[in-house]
Amino acid sequence: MDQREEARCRKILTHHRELLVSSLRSIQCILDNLLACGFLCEEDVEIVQQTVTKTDQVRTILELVQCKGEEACEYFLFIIYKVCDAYIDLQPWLKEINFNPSSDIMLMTVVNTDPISRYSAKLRHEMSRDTCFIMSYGQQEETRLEELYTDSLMELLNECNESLGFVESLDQLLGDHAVFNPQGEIIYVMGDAGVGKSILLQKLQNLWSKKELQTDAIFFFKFRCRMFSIFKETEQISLRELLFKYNCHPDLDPDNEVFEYILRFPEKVLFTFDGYDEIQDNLDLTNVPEVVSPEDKAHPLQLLISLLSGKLLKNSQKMLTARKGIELQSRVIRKKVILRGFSPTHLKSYINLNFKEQEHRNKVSVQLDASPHLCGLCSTPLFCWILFKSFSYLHTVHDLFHLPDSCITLTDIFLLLSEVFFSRLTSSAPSLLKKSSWCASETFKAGLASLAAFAKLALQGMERGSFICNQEEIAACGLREEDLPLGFLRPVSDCEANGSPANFEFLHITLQSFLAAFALVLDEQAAADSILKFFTECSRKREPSCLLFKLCITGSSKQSQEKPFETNDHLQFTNLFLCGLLSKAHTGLMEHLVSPRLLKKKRAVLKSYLSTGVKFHLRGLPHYKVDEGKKIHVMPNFLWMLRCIFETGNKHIAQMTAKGITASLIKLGYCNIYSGDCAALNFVLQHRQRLLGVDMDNNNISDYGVKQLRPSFCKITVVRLCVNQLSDSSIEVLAEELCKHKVVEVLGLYNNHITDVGAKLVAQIIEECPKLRVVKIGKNKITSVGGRYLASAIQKSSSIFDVGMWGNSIGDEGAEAFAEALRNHPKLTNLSLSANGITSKGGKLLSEALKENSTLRIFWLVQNELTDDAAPHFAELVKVNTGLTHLWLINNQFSVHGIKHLAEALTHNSALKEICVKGNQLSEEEEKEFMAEKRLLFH
Ligand SMILES: Nc1ncnc2c1ncn2[C@@H]1O[C@H](COP(=O)(O)OP(=O)(O)OP(=O)(O)O)[C@@H](O)[C@H]1O
Repeated sequence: MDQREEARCRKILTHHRELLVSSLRSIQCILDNLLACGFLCEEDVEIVQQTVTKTDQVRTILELVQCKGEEACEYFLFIIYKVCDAYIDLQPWLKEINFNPSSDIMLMTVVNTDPISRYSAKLRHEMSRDTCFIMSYGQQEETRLEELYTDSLMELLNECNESLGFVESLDQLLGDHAVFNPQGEIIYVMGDAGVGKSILLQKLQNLWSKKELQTDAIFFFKFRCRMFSIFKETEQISLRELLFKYNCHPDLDPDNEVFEYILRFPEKVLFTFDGYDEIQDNLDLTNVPEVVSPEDKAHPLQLLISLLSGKLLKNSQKMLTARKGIELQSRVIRKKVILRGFSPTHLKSYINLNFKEQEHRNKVSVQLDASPHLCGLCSTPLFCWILFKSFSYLHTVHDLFHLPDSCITLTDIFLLLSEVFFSRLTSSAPSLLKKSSWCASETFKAGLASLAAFAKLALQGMERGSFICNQEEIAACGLREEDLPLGFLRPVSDCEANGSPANFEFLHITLQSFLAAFALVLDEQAAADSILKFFTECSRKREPSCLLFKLCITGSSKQSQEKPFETNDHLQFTNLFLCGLLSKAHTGLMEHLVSPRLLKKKRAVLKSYLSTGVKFHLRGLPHYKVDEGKKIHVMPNFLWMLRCIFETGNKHIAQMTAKGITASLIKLGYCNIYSGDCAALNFVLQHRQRLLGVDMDNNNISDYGVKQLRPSFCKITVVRLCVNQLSDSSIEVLAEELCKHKVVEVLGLYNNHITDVGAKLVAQIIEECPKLRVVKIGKNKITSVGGRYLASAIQKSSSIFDVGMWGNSIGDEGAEAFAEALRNHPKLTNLSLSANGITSKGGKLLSEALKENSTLRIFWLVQNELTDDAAPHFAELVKVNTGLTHLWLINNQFSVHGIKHLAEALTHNSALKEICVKGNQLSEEEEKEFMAEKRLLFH
């Protein structure tokens, strides 16, 4: 403030009195500060407070400060300037009047007593308290989030689920990066069970609480979707209750300013909704009107849907997590993120965080390095956490420190977890138990009563479709007070479960699935075939039971009927664990817990069901005719079958499955296969006698998965592993195996992380595999060095006819090598060198060489840097080469002059069907010049 302008602030207050009277809120904060700095006295404050309306209160304050002089007026403005969140409406005005506090005023203190800021601070405080620990064993043991949180792979997707790259920092999640629908409000985070969706939200909440998250949100409300299922159908609450009761209440807010602020500035609010898939849509809300007014009361689920669909608090920021397979309408999604678990580097960091002693770190690393299967399982943080925590525990109690056998299954992992829980019952004197005669069955036998009770509770929850249980249900299952701290259950924090501290949930849904399977095995009363109840449920097509969901944000009901198996993962997991518990491998343990006769009977029921189910499933799949013969495209349910078969370890069923695939190509694309599944796939493929093509494109197989498939490559003719996070180490395995067996015909490696090192190995495969016809290695990280290896191998191959190199960076040097390969090649028919940074220099070499080629039909040079300099050479090629049928030159830099050359050349060649030149540098007018030449495509 320019001090020479005497009484400027006073004048401002007079001049803008009307604006201030109508806009000023949070009066108490103004009064508190004016009082604290001595500009007002107690009596002044009382006068203001006795004034009835808010506007009159402002008038009185203005009069008082103006009476007190210029400094008081300036301080009044300074309060508004400093507490900007509370006076957000007046910030543009302050800028407009060019308010700059003087150095004297700047020395004065302003205390933020505004309810909005206070509430924001309270939310931050409570969120910090609630999020600083990560769940751990039992209720006693907790680990600080900061000490264990490890980055994981988070891939950004577009509307069509194509990759937009990986998230580089957590701030990117909330920012504008990779937004494909600016009108959408939901940041949709997907991922498999245990991949870390909840922990990611917890991390974001924790960062926000410490003001370390880049966002302008001043309020953050977190919800777990499972809580919405515990309300009675008749329960009605208001939006205010939903926000404040299930997070925290604002203090000292007599005028309801906080809620008003939220309604006025929803963009300042950030919501996280965790586990959308956990909502059990068994409430019939179809006839209830949609909520749109924030004052209305409604069922909490309706409020949730209204929030998500933008009918309430439009423009608020929302992050929603769900297991994969839940389809939301694109119009509500702003951006999509898929969690892919730990990469090898992340896994290393996680090992270091978990094991403090170097000796232990080394031991674990060595054992993991020796078992790609274990690494595959450990790419899912939940499984990794269980394994690591179990080792640590077993080590302290039993002096054992080694990872379980290399062919460990998921059932083994959850048995291990349970064993650790139950060993608490017997390990009151751990030092005495530090012995090598450690026996799992003894531990389970000792804990059988509790196990049966937990299992019953878990099963009842599954049957009800509920992930939360109350004290009565717990007691009814026979659980005692002393069982609760074992670790299977944890209390649902007060605010989440309807204010009642009596509610509990299982440590993780997958643990509940495991225990439910245990209940099915332990049950001596029910008929043996009742173990199949969830198999039956999973194979039934789901009816759209909550239309409100479908209408508002979920994908169409037709879609959900077509994909009936995708939203009941928890039941599929129960089936999987059932297979594991009834497997031969676990007979020893289970016979201690169930009568051997009953166990045998149940095993027979399961075996018969799986054998028939697999046959039925495979027979029912539609077959298509493709170049490679007959093809089948399996449904995602097939993956669950593979997983179940692997858990049973039953070779007979594996053989039958392998034999039942009558097609020569099986398509497992987009099936959500992750590296941990590859052992299951390998288990079945190993039992196949005949050769088979396997299309595994667009999954999450990674290097660990490829390593597990190693024994199967001797039979695989079509190896399609596009978009699967493979690095050069996968290509090492492929080169070894494919060159050894020489049966490969198609190799698809598009969109992975292959560098020149991998390209050299692919070149070796091309040279050494005489049946290899197709190689797709586009969108990797191959430069001219790798390009030269590949070109030289292609030159030597007499079988290869289709090569895709799109989206690398081989440049002109690579183009030169490909030119050599093309010259007189005996077979090559289709070649793509699009998006490779090739200039006219490379273009000239390629077109020259192609004049001497008679096999190439389709040539792709889209999105390079070809200019008119290359045009005469391509024109010459067009005149001479009569084999070429399609030339793709889209998105280069040809002008009308270059195109003229091509058009003229076309008149000499009747064999060429089209040259596509869309996206070059011609105006619409110029394009019209070539209308007569129909084979020159501009659109
Ligand atoms: N980024 C991470 N860093 C460290 N540990 C993690 C991470 N992500 C997950 N975990 C571990 O895995 C466990 C399970 O993770 P989380 O509950 O977040 O999975 P989820 O994807 O929400 O599973 P679900 O869909 O089954 O609910 C966590 O309790 C934690 O121990």
